[in-house]
Amino acid sequence: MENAFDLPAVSDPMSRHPKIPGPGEPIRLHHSLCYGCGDDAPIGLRLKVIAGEGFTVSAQMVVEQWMQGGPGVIHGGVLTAAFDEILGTAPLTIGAPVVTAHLEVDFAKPIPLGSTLHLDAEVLAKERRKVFVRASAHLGDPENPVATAHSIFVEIDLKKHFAAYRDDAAQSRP
Ligand SMILES: CCCCC/C=C\C/C=C\C/C=C\C/C=C\CCCC(=O)SCCNC(=O)CCNC(=O)[C@H](O)C(C)(C)COP(=O)(O)OP(=O)(O)OC[C@H]1O[C@@H](n2cnc3c(N)ncnc32)[C@H](O)[C@@H]1OP(=O)(O)O
Repeated sequence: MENAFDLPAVSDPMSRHPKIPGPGEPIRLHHSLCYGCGDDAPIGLRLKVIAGEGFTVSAQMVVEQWMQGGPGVIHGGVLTAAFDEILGTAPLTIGAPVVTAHLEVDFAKPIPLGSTLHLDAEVLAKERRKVFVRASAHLGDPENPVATAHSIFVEIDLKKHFAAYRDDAAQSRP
């Protein structure tokens, strides 16, 4: 298993998928019970990911009290989950359904409760099934990121990958 974000020198050709919504339009949920984006998830971030230009997407998230780690600031795992969601959605701009294989997060500054976190992600390259995606988070000033993330997602056959688990999707609902 590889474990580093190592951008390929040359990317496979990438083009914007014709069915991806236009810039400013929301990207459809991939699963209504998803912790990251699902409207029906009992607990979750409920991120609404918006398509941008090219291979970019964005989202905003208000940091609520239940997302707390250290007193008064976001939990690192919650921020990582938000990154995972937006990073994992970006490959849809090139038509690639993916799962997370590798995710690195750099936490630059504390993120206070009550802040509005602006998340931006961009597909940088594709190599065979691997999709290389970068993201950053800021609190209103894009030149002043509070965290960044680099990730490798791997393209999957959706039906095959989840075939063994799909029937359990709603079983753990309270
Ligand atoms: C559970 C949430 C599911 C969400 C996704 C649902 C639907 C997706 C549809 C649309 C997406 C839309 C929105 C998505 C939004 C959020 C996304 C959240 C995503 C998650 O939260 S998802 C949960 C966590 N995630 C997993 O549950 C994955 C567990 N894992 C595996 O299922 C396998 O491990 C897999 C499939 C990754 C690979 O397995 P495999 O057998 O198919 O392929 P193989 O091993 O041959 O790797 C092929 C090439 O990837 C390279 N490679 C592999 N692993 C690497 C690593 N760690 N680092 C660097 N490179 C790596 C190899 O080196 C080779 O590279 P090369 O071509 O160079 O040889």
